Amino acid sequence: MKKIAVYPGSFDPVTNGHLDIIKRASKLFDKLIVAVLYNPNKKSLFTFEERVELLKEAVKDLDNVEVDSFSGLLIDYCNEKKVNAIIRGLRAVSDFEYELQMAQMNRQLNPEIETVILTTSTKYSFISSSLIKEVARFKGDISNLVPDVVLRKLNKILCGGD
Ligand SMILES: O=C(O)c1ccc2[nH]nc(Br)c2c1
Repeated sequence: MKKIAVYPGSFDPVTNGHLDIIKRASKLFDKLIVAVLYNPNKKSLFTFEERVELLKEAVKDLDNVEVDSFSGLLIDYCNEKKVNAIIRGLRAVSDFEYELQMAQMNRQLNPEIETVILTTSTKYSFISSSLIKEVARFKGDISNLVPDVVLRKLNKILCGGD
């Protein structure tokens, strides 16, 4: 029986921290679905379509990883895709309380689906999508913190560069 996990998020944009979790999870499961949350009410720098395309490019060399999207309750998406686990990343202790609350609620909604929390490499523990965007807005060097495809897109959006 193939074991399938889903790694949900807004990925606005995908960072090297996200990719660290994706690579770790892809070694633990037969298939990993990276699921982009579609939430038109949430203001984002990258469009939903851009976020999906950036992820597809970032994970293209990972054979058992696919990119999808969902809206509404994550657990409903999990039931529909028949996944066995939800993957979440932990960068620092500050992530723990929220992730624990979400894990307990998802267990309440479907006890058959486990939440698997993976810790990021310490070199990514300070990275968040919002901080990346903030630093990039002021032309700070984030080249080691995001996939090349994201760096190029950020330059294009923020500096009008090619
Ligand atoms: O980029 C973010 O906002 C964000 C949030 C929460 C997160 N947990 N693990 C990772 Br990697 C991570 C990234």
